[in-house]
Amino acid sequence: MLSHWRSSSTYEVEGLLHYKDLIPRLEVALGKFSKMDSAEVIQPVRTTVPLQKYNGFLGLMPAYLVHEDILCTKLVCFYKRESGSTLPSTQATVLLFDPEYGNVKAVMDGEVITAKRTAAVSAISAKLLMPAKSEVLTILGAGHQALSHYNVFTETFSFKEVRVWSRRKEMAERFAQSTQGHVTVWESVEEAVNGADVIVTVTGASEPVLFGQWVKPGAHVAAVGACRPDWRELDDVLMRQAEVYVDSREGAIAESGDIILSGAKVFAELGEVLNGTRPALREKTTVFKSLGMGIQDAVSAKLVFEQWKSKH
Ligand SMILES: NC(=O)C1=CN([C@@H]2O[C@H](COP(=O)(O)OP(=O)(O)OC[C@H]3O[C@@H](n4cnc5c(N)ncnc54)[C@H](O)[C@@H]3O)[C@@H](O)[C@H]2O)C=CC1
Ligand SMILES: O=C(O)C1=NCCCC1
Repeated sequence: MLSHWRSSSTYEVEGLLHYKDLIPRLEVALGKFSKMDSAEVIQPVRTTVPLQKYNGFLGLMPAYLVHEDILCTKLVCFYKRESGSTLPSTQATVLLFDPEYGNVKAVMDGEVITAKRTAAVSAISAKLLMPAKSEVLTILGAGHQALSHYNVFTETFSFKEVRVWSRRKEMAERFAQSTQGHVTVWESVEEAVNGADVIVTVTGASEPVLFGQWVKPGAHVAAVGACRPDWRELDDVLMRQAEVYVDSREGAIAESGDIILSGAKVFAELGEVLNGTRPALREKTTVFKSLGMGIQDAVSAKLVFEQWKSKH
């Protein structure tokens, strides 16, 4: 279907996947997942193949949504890059199958899907959990996820102020210049998150960058990085003082260093909140720990395929 020439396919997927279509489908899929009914959704925890030599891993992320008949897998390589490296940290390909015959219907670039579906799920977490009157958004990190999060958060909500911090100030400045709206650049995480209502952590860190003592009580943190059992973005204080929400309990307990190493308890999956079986504790400090799920790629791939077919 899509060209294997990466830059061309990235561009093509970008034009076919829109947050307004994606968010409602992700909400339905997350709700179904949390019913834990294998007649509805089958999604094993991601298989990871460590690439220690290169400071990364290969992740295999299959999923089957039974009623929608979407069979999909993503293959993703993620690397921790040195500061100043120009190599990509994430490369991904998504395969969409015909579930009846087993043939591959589409091979798609997975970078845009990964960026957009991850940001869309963080926006769902914020919709459910951020303080009712949220004015200040802080983004920690200035890479691909930072940009997709900026785009969906400013498209979905009306923040009065958007701040960015990155470990290299020039990257934060470049990020601020690349956005449509006004973004202020901050020198330290402590200053950047001071008074923030919503904090998005999208760094490649493996040690904590965000500390609980800096976070305003009642704030919502969407924590997207640190996807290995020994990697951290948030410190123990924040993990223990916050109510912790996840995309998948099973995934979080297997993969999240922030949860495993802090000993924090998971309060709920987002899907449980969407289903009304667990409450959204909006008035408390909340952390949404995102690991990423195959079902999120599957609904995104289906949307891309539908859009592509409608044009060909
Ligand atoms: N939860 C999920 O579903 C997904 C999570 N991710 C995670 O999101 C994070 C960001 O991904 P991308 O934006 O694609 O990466 P990127 O490489 O485009 O950007 C990473 C950003 O983090 C900063 N950074 C790297 N190492 C750091 C450190 N030690 N301390 C502070 N900042 C550091 C970089 O300077 C850059 O601003 C990664 O940790 C990745 O594993 C990525 C895809 C999906
Ligand atoms: O869900 C994903 O896709 C990823 N999660 C963690 C980092 C690599 C990609």
